[in-house]
Order: sequence, then C-alpha cells, then structure tokens
Amino acid sequence: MGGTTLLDKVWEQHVVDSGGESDPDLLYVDLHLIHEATSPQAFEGLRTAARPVRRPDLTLAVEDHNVPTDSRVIKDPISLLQVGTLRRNCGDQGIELYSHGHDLQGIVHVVGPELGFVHPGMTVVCGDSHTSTHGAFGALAFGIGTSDVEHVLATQTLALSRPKTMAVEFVGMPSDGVTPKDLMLALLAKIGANGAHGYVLEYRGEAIRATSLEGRMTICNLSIEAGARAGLVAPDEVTFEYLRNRANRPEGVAWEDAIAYWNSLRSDPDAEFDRTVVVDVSDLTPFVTWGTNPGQGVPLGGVIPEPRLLADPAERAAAEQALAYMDLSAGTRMRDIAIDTVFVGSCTNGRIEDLRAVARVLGDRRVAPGVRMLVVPGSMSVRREAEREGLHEVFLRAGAEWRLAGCSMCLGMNPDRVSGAQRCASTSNRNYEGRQGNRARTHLVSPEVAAATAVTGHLSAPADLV
Ligand SMILES: CC(C)[C@H](C(=O)O)[C@@H](O)C(=O)O
Ligand code: SF4
Repeated sequence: MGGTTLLDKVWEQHVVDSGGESDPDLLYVDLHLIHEATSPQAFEGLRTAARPVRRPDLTLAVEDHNVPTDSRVIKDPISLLQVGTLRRNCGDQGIELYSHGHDLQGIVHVVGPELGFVHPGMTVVCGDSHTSTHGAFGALAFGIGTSDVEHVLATQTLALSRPKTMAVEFVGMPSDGVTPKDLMLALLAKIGANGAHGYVLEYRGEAIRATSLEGRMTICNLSIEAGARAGLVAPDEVTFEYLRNRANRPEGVAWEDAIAYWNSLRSDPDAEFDRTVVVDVSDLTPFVTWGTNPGQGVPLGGVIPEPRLLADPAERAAAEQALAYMDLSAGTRMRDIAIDTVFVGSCTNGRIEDLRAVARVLGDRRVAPGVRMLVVPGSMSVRREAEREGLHEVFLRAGAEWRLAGCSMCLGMNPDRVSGAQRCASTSNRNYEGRQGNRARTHLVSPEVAAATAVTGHLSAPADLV
C-alpha cells in the first residue's frame, strides 16, 4: 500500500462519522465564512427550525458581492435587502461581521487569509465557489451550496464524499513576467474548464515552492475553473512566514506545536494520486483568454484558434458560440484585440502583490485615451497598505479609478459593470457570457498584462511597453 496524500491526511483528521464505502463522511468544519449573497436562505431555514448557530465563534461574515466600491452608501434596493439581512442574522446569532465601511471589510477570500484565520490542515467552507483559494495554506477548502451552509450553521459539520486526487506537477521555473495567473490559464487551456471535475488538485513542483502565498492563493482560487472540488498546496516556510505576524494565528507554545504539525502536512513521497498532470512552465509566456470559459485561452503572442480544427464536436460548438458572443474571429492575433475597460481586482488578483505589480508596470505611464481602468483592492486592509506605499498615486496619475474594497466588476451584482457590449481585460476568474455586465466581453489576464493593456489600449504584455 502506498503512502498518504495531503488530502487524506487533512480529511482523516476531520471525520466525525465515517460513511463507510458507500455513504459520505461527516466532516468537522474549522472555519465557516459567509457573505450576503448565499446566506439569507440558510439563516431562514434555521429560523424555521428554531435552531441557533452552533459555533458563531467559528463563523466569520463579510459584505462583498453587493457593495458599491465608489461610496459607503448602498442605494440599490436588492443589495440593501441582502446586506440588511446579513446584518440582522449576524447580530441575532453573535457572528462577527465586517460590514461595508468597516476597516477590515473586503472580499471573503481575501479577508479570511490576511487576518490569519486560515491555517494549514483546517477545513474551511463558504457558500462560494472560490473558497478553493484557501487551499493555498494546505487547508481543505470547499465551496458549498446554500442548503449545506444551513447544515454547517446548525451543526458545524458537512456531509461529503471523498474526492479523487490529482497531482498537478509544474515542472521547471517560469521566466520573468510569467505569473501564477498565467500558469493557471495555461493549465486550464490544457485540461479544459471541466478537466478536473470531481478531483482535489494538489499543486506541486519547484515553481510552486518559489511562489509567494499570495500567488498560491491565485493558483488555488482558479482550481474551481477547472471544475475541481478544491486545490491544495502543502504548507512550508513560505506559509509559516505569511502567518507569523497575523492576528488570529496560534500563539506561544501553540504556535511551535502548530508548526510541528503543519510540517507533517504533505503527501508522502510514495503517495499515489488518481491522476497526474504535468505542465512544463519553463517555456510559458503570458496567457489570455479569447472565449467565454476560462479554459479558452492562448499565449498572448498567439492567435484565436480555428474552431473547425477542434476534434471534439462539443468543444467546436462552444468555441463557435464563444467567438460569436465575443465578436471575434479565428486567426486574429490576440495582441490586435482592442480593449475598452480594464478591471484589476477580485479574489483572484486583488491582493497587495497584484496591486504592486500593476503599479510597477504602469510606472509614470497613462491609461490609453478612451480606456476606463478600475483598480479595486480586495480588502480595506489591502487598500490601506497600497496607500501607505503610494500605489494609489500611481493609479490616479495614470488616470485609473481607485476604489473601496469589494467583488466589484468581477460579476454584475453591484454598480460596477462593463457597459454595453464593451470589451474588458480583467484580472478576475470568469469570462462567462454576461458575467461583467449584460453583453460584456471579458478577457482574463494577469495583473501585469492588465496594466500593460491599459496603457496601449489593446492586449499587451509589459515587455511591449516602450
Ligand atoms: C455569488 C456566489 C455564489 C458566486 C460563487 O459561488 O462563486 C460568486 O462569488 C462568483 O464568483 O460567481
Ligand atoms: S471576487 Fe468574484 S469570484 Fe471572488 S467571490 Fe467575489 S464575485 Fe466571486
């Protein structure tokens, strides 16, 4: 029998009740994150059943999806209702809530980690697909549906069947200007937007070890775009350093003990994975998407592929439909695609390192005439840090808008939307039809490519800037 995978190690520590061969296991949940968009019905269910929240102290709430980023005042009636309901529910149940206007407010997947709430070996759940982000710590982090949110609120447990494991081996080191976002867009293009369905991905290899925790969050965040259940990176010194000075991390002797335990959280050398995918990252270049799922991407130096050459009929039809929606045609050079809007932000690329990268590329350049650029910090803490470093001055001087924290233009649930059928280069994670606005056309890019694109007005890499 082979060794144990990281997934199995974390899983086994959390089984409250084994389902045996055929039924799901009941897992203990260490941290439950909630937001205004997916929690109202869950609380309503509890109220109907007259049950309290079992562990309000292990539950943390933020307002992120529905909040405007240009004002502390919420005007939209639906958003007001969502946010008002969350406030009432958290007040009634004694749950910590970072509201719009609070110093620590921000996107749930940015706030939880930066405050040190997420530790290696934990189970983390949230009624949000991008909960996979937290796997960057070596925590087992799942997005769950609203009925499961209710279950976790009531019991602090979740019934789940153990997913299969997939090792993603990044071989070699990426060259300068190739970012964690590019690694993932390349992986998605290789395995497809559903290529990891039913799996937990464990990211491995020298390139992962050399990636900051923030970069690892970008990588794990995008796991869900391959259809995966979760993403994982084994914890190491990078993880411990990230946590060392955060609030809410274990203290004193508990910290030393924690590190000793965390060091055991890696797949054994002889552990067997259900599947292994190898990606050589040494010859990668910046990646961008041309279509309407995150797997429809090519190198920035490439051209839009010819749908007729795709062997799989379903893929061919999807590509044709995507090109019609995007108003693009096969053979077009990606660099020739002109952009109206640039969005920097989201739980994929709205952390301080992302904003630093954007500022570095912008330098003292200006956004191209006619292009709208939005820079939206992932949290108010990120915003404060960016202002302390003077990054906001770079953005404002360039002609970009500098906003408050929230999901913003990542999806059209708040006032930040791409107008009409405009084309947007976006550092977010989904390019679905209508995602950023009714007819919006989205190209997923790294922060570096977003900044260079804002300057030239068409899809560009920093190396294209003179
Ligand atoms: C609103 C929420 C349920 C949704 C998700 O689960 O991911 C959102 O965050 C998204 O990114 O599409
Ligand atoms: S930033 Fe985007 S992807 Fe992340 S939680 Fe918000 S809406 Fe979802």
